[in-house]
Amino acid sequence: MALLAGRTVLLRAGVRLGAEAATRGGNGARRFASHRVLVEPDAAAGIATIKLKNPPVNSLSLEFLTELIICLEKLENDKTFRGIILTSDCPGIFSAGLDLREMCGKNPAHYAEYWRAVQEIWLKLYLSNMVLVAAINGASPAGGCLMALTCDYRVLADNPRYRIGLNETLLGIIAPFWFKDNLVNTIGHRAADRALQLGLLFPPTEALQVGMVDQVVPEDQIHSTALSVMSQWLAIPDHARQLTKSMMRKATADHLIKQREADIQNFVSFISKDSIQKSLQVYLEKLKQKKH
Ligand SMILES: CC/C=C\CC/C=C/CC(=O)SCCNC(=O)CCNC(=O)[C@H](O)C(C)(C)COP(=O)(O)OP(=O)(O)OC[C@H]1O[C@@H](n2cnc3c(N)ncnc32)[C@H](O)[C@@H]1OP(=O)(O)O
Repeated sequence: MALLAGRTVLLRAGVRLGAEAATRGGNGARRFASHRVLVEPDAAAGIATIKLKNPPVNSLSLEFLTELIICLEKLENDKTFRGIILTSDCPGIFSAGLDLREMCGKNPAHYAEYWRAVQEIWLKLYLSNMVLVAAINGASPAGGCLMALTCDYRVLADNPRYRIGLNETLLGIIAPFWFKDNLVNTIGHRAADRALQLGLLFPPTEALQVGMVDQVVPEDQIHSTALSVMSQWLAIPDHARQLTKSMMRKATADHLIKQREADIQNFVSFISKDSIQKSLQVYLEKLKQKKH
């Protein structure tokens, strides 16, 4: 995949991205943004804040994932940056998780392409050499929770509506083994067993208790807290922290890397089942009707 600044690029995945915009931020650093991924760089501090902007709920569509993957590749290859703060530009929502419309009524080739992108974003985030701090400023179910779980530290805004968890079973679907591995590594086996089977979405106090997040802070302090956590982590020499991170995470990532194709095939055959399609459609319909 190649990114040509200021031009429209056609990606291997067949997704056409719009021109990349570049402006100067307040500190003179170059601010760049794709349609849905805003990047606010602080070059002096070596930190980039990524703001997810795919309204209304930051659902992870194929195009959105592709933009995010490109953005992460760019930052990873830019020696200016040592840390990323991952947050949302959509009020009250961190991310609604995978875009259900990508998993409903499409063909097997589409499901395979979509799932490869989901795997890719997880691997990119989970194995990033940079320090990743999630500033979770909204609801964070399923794939939204997974993105937060890839980070090195999670700060959640204190609002009872901002629930976080892997709720796949509530949709009649199953969290893949690598979602499970990431959760087990974060909250331990017993808590993950219960959370996954029941599809628990934890409000802030419970999320903190179970270890799903590291800190809960008033909403107006979320960014300043993320910045202060970041400066603690960046005080550690990069090579020592990176090798330690790799030591802690490699086996979990390799578990997926070694069976990526089988995992894609498994997803495609599971999601293509009539019964699963029906469950997802009913769930989407319920979401839509909630307002009326
Ligand atoms: C073998 C492995 C097999 C399978 C593994 C597959 C793994 C999947 C992991 C996932 O991530 S599945 C996605 C799970 N996500 C959810 O369950 C979240 C569903 N959404 C919500 O609970 C709520 O929308 C919210 C709490 C995030 C936000 O609530 P609110 O602010 O009240 O917004 P609305 O509910 O009114 O939603 C606005 C709009 O957005 C649509 N929408 C919401 N979530 C999704 C989504 N994940 N994908 C696509 N679209 C979504 C919703 O239908 C509304 O659409 P309208 O057209 O009615 O405006």
